[in-house]
Order: sequence, then C-alpha cells, then structure tokens
Amino acid sequence: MKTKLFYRSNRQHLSAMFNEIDWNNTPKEKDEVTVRTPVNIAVIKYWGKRDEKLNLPLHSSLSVNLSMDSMYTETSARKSKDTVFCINGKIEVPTKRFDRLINKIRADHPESNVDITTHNTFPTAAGLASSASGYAALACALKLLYPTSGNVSELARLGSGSACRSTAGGFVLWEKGVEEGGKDSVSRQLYSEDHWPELRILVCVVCKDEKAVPSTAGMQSTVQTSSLMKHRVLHVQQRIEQITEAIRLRDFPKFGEITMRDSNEMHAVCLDTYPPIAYLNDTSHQIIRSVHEYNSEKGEVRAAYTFDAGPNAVLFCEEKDLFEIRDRIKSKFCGEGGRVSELVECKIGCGPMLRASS
Ligand SMILES: Nc1ncnc2c1ncn2[C@@H]1O[C@H](COP(=O)(O)OP(=O)(O)OP(=O)(O)O)[C@@H](O)[C@H]1O
Ligand SMILES: C[C@@](O)(CCOP(=O)(O)OP(=O)(O)O)CC(=O)O
Repeated sequence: MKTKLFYRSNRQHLSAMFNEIDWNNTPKEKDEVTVRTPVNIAVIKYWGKRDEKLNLPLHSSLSVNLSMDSMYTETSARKSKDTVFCINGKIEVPTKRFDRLINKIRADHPESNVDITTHNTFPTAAGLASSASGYAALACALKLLYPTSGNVSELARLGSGSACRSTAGGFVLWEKGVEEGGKDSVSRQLYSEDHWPELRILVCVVCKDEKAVPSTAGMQSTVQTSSLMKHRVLHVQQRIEQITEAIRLRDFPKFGEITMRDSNEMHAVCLDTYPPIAYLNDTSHQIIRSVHEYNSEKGEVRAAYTFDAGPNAVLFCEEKDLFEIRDRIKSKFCGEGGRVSELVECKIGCGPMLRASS
C-alpha cells in the first residue's frame, strides 16, 4: 500500500513554477499555456439537473478544493491548425462535452483550433472528480488562449457541472441560478484556502476502476424516478446556509455532521432511483461505521466522510486528530490484503494555476 503524505501548502510548493490565475486582472492573450487545476470535493453534493445541455443544476452545491501536492490535472494547450486532444497519453476523439467548450470559444473566435495534452495525477472516471479538475483545466486554458467575455466557471460548467467549482480556490459555492441561459449559474469563492488552515482531507482509494454508472446518467435517472429527490431539492439551500456558517466559525463538529448527512442523503437518493444505483461497496460502509465509532468514542464529531459517485471515501478532520484517524484507517483497511489501496493526505487548496513561463 502506498501512503502519500504531504504537509507543505500547495501555494508554497508550486510558487516557483506556477502562479494562481487572477481573472479579475484579465490575463493577456497567449499562444501556449500550461495550467494546473485542483480536484474539488463537494460537501453539499450536486445531483440532478434542470438543463442537461448547459449542466444547470436543480440546486446549489458547495465544495472544497484539495491542495495540489499530489492530486491535480495538468493541461497544456497551444493554438494550432487542427484540434487534437491527448488525455493521459492517448489521442482521443474530442467528446461532445469538449465540443461544447470549444464551440463556445468559436462563437467569438471562429477559426480557433487547439492542440491539447492533459493528464490527471490520479485515476480518471473513478469517482475522484477527474471531470471536475479536467474540464476546469480545459476552460482555463481555452480562456487564456482565446479571451472571451463571461465567467470562466460558466465555460467549465459546460464540460461538467462540478468543474465550475474547480475554477476558484478554497471553499466554493456554485449557485444554481435561475436564468434559462445559465449566466447566473456560476461558482464563487466563499473563503480562501487560508481560512481554516487546520482542516485536513484524507482520500481513501478503495477502487480505481471506472464506475459502472457515470454521474451524468445516474443523476438523469434519479431526476426521472426518485421521489426522495423532490424532498432533497426542498431543503438543500437551508443546509448550504448552515454549513457556510459552520465554515465561517470553523466549527468542525457542525461542518462534519452536515457533510456526512449530505453524502448519506445523496446516496439514499441514488438507492431510491429506479432501478437503484449503488455506488458504495462493503468497504465504504465499513469506513462509515468506523468514523461513527471514532466519533462516539470522542463524544463529538471529530472525523467526517463524504462519497462521490463511487466507493472511495474522502475523510475530513482537523490536524490534531489526523494521526489517530490515519492510523485507525491504516490498521483496519490497509496493509496485506487491505481494501484501501492508497491514502492521499491534503490540505485545502487554492484555485487554478498558470505555469510562469507560459
Ligand atoms: N484531464 C481531463 N481533461 C479533459 N477531460 C477529462 C479529463 N479527465 C477526465 N475527463 C473527462 O471526464 C470523464 C470522467 O467523468 P466522470 O464524471 O465519469 O468521472 P469522475 O469525474 O472521475 O467522477 P465523479 O464526478 O463522480 O467524482 C472522462 O471520461 C473524460 O471524458
Ligand atoms: C457525485 C458528484 O461528484 C457528482 C458530480 O457530477 P458531474 O459534475 O461529474 O456531472 P456532470 O455535470 O453530468 O458532468 C457530486 C458533486 O461533485 O457535487
């Protein structure tokens, strides 16, 4: 079992080579760029769309970025005669989602073509938010090569809804918006990555396989068939307000409880879908039990879990409890025949970065 441990802040780590992109100070048009974008993990999940072409959600969601010490997407793009897309070392036919982004750029720059090379430093399409960091990187790169009006998060959202949350740093809110065209369905930073320096994230990789039901298809089926989803839509906004306050106060027990409740609800809604969608496996359920056992021993919430559309657990805690929690996960789930193959430890991370030489 590989255990990756990083303690340096990603800003210090990357500052020699990369600078955070300041979209307020419109960057100059470039011919070639390399960007790095973070993975974001939702603590209030996005699950369900009101518009499938524009990826407009039924409700708002809230996420944190992981520091880019070990998990991130790196995308290099340059203006070229033809459009070429190379992902994780393989040239691929651009997907419909990719076309949505490039077509949006071509509305302002009709002749634009790009040669793109991208890779993720972690498993792709395995419920670890590769589409989020991947499309955020693509949107940033395209916008730097071909400046357009509009928000970068709007462009990223066309690729994958959750990608819009990887275009800002720290704690990020994606507001659902009400406009038909989605102009107001954009993300914004609530608090920077420096707001809660003690917060730690432990990604427990349970399975690196591509998931059987992609998020897009899963949420489509949920919206069509789940009655529990109707209930979820009614109270998510209140939960967002409560967790925003918990983040403002750096109140871990409250933050952790809301995070776990929201993950549980999203997966309950998936099971209420017909036919049901089960993203969690036995190991996921054992990790859930282990976190609740730990919290009841401590008499308060000191660890929290959340799961995207897959069995991989993402745990939150504060620095003071990290060693104990990590040791517990290691002794129960890692080692010979262990069910957690990798542990990746992160802090809260900043937003997209641009290679200094670009
Ligand atoms: N670096 C990248 N650049 C462009 N597109 C990417 C990149 N990485 C992943 N993608 C796209 O995202 C798809 C995977 O999205 P999917 O939602 O199925 O998985 P995930 O994002 O890993 O999981 P989840 O959203 O549940 O956390 C890939 O098949 C690919 O089309
Ligand atoms: C479970 C989730 O990770 C679902 C993410 O869904 P996607 O953003 O991948 O879906 P599309 O918009 O169809 O591309 C929860 C979340 O990140 O909020």
